[in-house]
Order: sequence, then C-alpha cells, then structure tokens
Amino acid sequence: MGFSSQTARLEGKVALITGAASGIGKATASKFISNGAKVVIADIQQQLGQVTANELGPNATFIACDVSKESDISNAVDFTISKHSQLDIMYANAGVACNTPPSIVDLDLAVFDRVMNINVRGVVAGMKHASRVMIPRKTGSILCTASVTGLMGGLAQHTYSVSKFAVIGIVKSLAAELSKHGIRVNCVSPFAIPTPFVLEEMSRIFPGVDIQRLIEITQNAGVLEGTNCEPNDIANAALYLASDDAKYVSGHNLVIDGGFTSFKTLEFPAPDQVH
Ligand SMILES: NC(=O)c1ccc[n+]([C@@H]2O[C@H](COP(=O)([O-])OP(=O)(O)OC[C@H]3O[C@@H](n4cnc5c(N)ncnc54)[C@H](O)[C@@H]3O)[C@@H](O)[C@H]2O)c1
Repeated sequence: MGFSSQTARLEGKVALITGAASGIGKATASKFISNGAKVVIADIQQQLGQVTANELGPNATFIACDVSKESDISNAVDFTISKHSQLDIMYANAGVACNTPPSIVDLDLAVFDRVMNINVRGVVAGMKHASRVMIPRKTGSILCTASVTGLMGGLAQHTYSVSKFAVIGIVKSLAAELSKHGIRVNCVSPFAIPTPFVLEEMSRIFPGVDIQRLIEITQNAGVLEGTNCEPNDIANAALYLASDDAKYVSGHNLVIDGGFTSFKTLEFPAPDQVH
C-alpha cells in the first residue's frame, strides 16, 4: 500500500494536455514527463508551445490546437495516437478569463459565447475525442481544470464562474457514464496561481502596478501563511489524479486553494494602497 515510486508514477503512459504552452499546463507537462510519461502539448500559441516543448525535451511534442474548434481537438487526439499509439491521460486544461463588466446589464453576450466556447465546449470536445479512443481500451484518466469560481459565485463573475460550474458538472456526469469502461474523470480547482492568465486579470484590477508586485499580491491572496501558491501545486494534484494512485477516485473535484473556499474571504489591499 501507499504511493508508488515518486519518480515513475506515469511510466509508459501518454498524455495530451491542452493549454500546456504556459502556466499550470506547462508545469503539469513537466511533472508528467519527470514521472515517466510522454506528453503532447496542445495550445493555440504556436511559437510559445514549440518553445515549451523544446524546453521540456524529447518526451514533449507540440501540436497547434484551438480547443474551441472540434476539428483541432480531434486532430490533436489523432496526432497523439499516430505518434505514440495510445492515449492514457487527457488533461483538458486550456481556459481563458475575461473582462466582465460589473453589471450583467452591460454584459456583452459575444464575450460570454467566446468564453463558453473555450472553457466549456473545448473541454467537452476534449472529453468526447479522448473517450472515443479510451473506451475500446477500457482504461484512461480524464482531467480538467475547473476553479474555485466553479464552487462559488462572486461579483462580475457572470461569465467565467458560469463556465467553471459547467466544467465541474461535466466531470461528474461523464464520470458516471465512463465508469463502466474503466475510465476515471476528475478535475482540479485552483485559486490565485500567478500565471499569465491571472496576472492579466490582476493588471486590470491594479493598473500600472509592476509584475513582481502583482505576483506578490496574488500569492498573498491565499490563506496559508509561509507558503506561496505556484503552478507546481496544481501539477502535483494532476499527477495524483492521473496516476494509478488515484485508481478509485472518479467524479472528484480536487480543490487546491490554501483553504480559501473553506474558511477565508479574499483580502486584497485597496487599489490606492498598492504602488
Ligand atoms: N491561475 C489560476 O489561479 C487559475 C485559477 C483557477 C482556474 N485556472 C484555470 O487554469 C487553466 C490554465 O490557466 P493558467 O492559469 O495556467 O493560465 P495560462 O495563461 O498560463 O495558460 C493558459 C493556456 O491556455 C492556452 N489557451 C488559451 N485559449 C486556448 C484555446 N482556445 N485553445 C488552446 N489553448 C488555449 C493559452 O495559450 C495558455 O498557454 C485555465 O483553464 C484557467 O481557467 C487558473
């Protein structure tokens, strides 16, 4: 009993990770590779995706993919199979934030549709095409990145939060369907990890504040004193869920938020106190 070897928990496995050119996806790709997996990085940013794959070494390959296009997703799955002959782990991680107006009265529904196309439709398409190749093999692990905003609402969250509630809903529904095929479906829900995605949001809230200070503010928004949240915290959770260590875990949403949703409210300094 207990965890398998820390260095080879994914030996012989092949993973496809969307949105892995940067942030959480990149950290997870690196973690999976150091645990023995081969990883296909699928991302809309072609140049950065290629740089990331080069950085991660020969067990990483990049394929251009816009998750809002079903044909790009099916192409990424086909590419993975033709390169590695199997797909064991599908991590539908790509997602975007958006600048939502304070009031729903001013909500631009075109922005709403765009976010849903990436954050929800993109995840569903990833699950669909991964399932097609996993079901005949009677094995597989499907992951997605939801968010703490998929558990609780908040001001100006009428788009992003809706998309992440939907992701958690899909995870629970698909886990039910795929259990009879030996496929597990889970998600992770991060909070305030200082990636480009979050820092873009933060620079909207605190215009003109330098990046290092924004990283500091983001990390201090967590609740555990003496530790900083980072992409690797999510990569560790993804590794657990993807590996056989979680062989009896399905339909689960693993929240990695330093306790935020359990016992604390968000505490940013007032914008005029940040210089
Ligand atoms: N950083 C956080 O605190 C946090 C919190 C909760 C949830 N999340 C979720 O984590 C996931 C990863 O975000 P991150 O924080 O690592 O940000 P990030 O900006 O570092 O990474 C997001 C990646 O997704 C890619 N992407 C965007 N649109 C795409 C598309 N249409 N097709 C393919 N790739 C696309 C980007 O190019 C980028 O590489 C997202 O789903 C986000 O909603 C992040």
